Amino acid sequence: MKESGPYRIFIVEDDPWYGEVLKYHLSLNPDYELHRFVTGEACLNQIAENPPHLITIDYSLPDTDGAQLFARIRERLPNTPVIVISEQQDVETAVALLQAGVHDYFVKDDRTKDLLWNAILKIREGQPVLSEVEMAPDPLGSGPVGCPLIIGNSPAIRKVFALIGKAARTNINVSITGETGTGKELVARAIHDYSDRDKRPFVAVNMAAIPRELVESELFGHEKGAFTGAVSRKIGRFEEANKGTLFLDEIAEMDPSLQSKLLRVLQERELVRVGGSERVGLDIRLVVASHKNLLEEVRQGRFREDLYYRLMGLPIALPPLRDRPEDIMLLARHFLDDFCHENRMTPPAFAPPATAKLLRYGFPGNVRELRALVQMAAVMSDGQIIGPDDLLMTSHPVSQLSVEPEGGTLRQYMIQIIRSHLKRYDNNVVLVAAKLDIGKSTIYKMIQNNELSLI
Ligand SMILES: Nc1ncnc2c1ncn2[C@@H]1O[C@H](COP(=O)(O)OP(=O)(O)OP(=O)(O)O)[C@@H](O)[C@H]1O
Repeated sequence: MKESGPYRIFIVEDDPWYGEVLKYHLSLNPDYELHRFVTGEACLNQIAENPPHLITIDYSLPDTDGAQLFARIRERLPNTPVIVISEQQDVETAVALLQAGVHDYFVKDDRTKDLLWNAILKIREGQPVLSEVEMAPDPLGSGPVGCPLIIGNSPAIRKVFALIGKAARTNINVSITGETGTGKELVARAIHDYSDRDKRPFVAVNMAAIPRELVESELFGHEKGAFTGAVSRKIGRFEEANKGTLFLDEIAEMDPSLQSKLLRVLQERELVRVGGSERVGLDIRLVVASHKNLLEEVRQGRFREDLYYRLMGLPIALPPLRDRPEDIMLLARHFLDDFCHENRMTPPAFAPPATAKLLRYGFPGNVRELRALVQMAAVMSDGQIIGPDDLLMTSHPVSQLSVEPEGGTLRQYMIQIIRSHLKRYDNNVVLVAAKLDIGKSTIYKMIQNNELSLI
């Protein structure tokens, strides 16, 4: 739905003279409908009733500051452009605001009203879908009851939303790739919840978490007496998920012999429980996930190619959080509000240096790590403001790894890189070796030679 009425602009400015100057100047465009507010609260009160197309805010207001007001506006209007106008040039604040998603940051001087005029024209040129984005029924914002909300507004996550919608409308298998904590299970659940299988079970299995000797019976079930300890019949996860969705996480960890069995089950759409002979018909949608590149696993001979093509279906790649910085503060505020609500606390605001610290961080644990950091910060803070010291990061900001030549040998650089990865990935040697495309034994040898130690 596209709006054809006036272009509504909210000006939040407590200085009456400057506010009127801006209002008068912008009113020279007859398309604009202007509303001025002297406090952040007054602006917020009007947002729901009369949503604006654009908001300009003065950084210093009697009841709040630009960063806090912007955060509260974003919660209500995730896409509306906001321009901050400040008395002073403060580079750190400006960078933090821009990274948090503010459209522009102007310092008050003689040119401001013209800069603003041009900025609004540019925004309007590139904003044909504003009302469609905000007013179209958002399948992920107001989904089925109990459906987890996927928060994000970056282009990358919007692509993921579109793919979830496409997957949900059909029965296609889906393969999700992404680093740990990027939301692979959340996406799998969303596909299930938006599909017409939503009244049937969603069953999630992590292949890496089941002891090798139990995997087959866990997946396919067993009959009484099938092996020592099989004292009664057990229904496997495939059967549990019948008519619904089965999510197989860490699929790359699946044993080659089990890969063959899985392929057979998928081809024949039926299974036989371990130790049994009865054929059980299957109607499931399979969603698989891996933090490894499955195609690379195929190339290395660790994953069956024919199974790979069966499972691939619709591939969805979830980008790491550091590659979608627009989502960081949206998620941070969401987790903060959730945590504070659960614990009956008033949510503190993020101070600009804390925002900057979050935006500079590499998030090896992605969204899961962000949530833990924010919850810890809520507890650590003074209850009003979350400062940078309340954010206790466990690894370095991405920019701290220096591989600039400073006289070290190639081997020393290599050790530095491996050390930083071990720290980032919690000493998971297998994962680090896979990430850096080197053998595990290279790392183990370095540890043996005391060139490297686990931290
Ligand atoms: N976009 C998002 N919006 C809201 N919450 C999210 C988002 N992405 C991830 N989360 C939350 O982060 C946590 C980790 O997500 P999830 O378990 O889906 O990740 P994963 O990629 O499957 O992780 P792993 O590979 O370690 O199993 C969950 O609590 C999930 O709800």
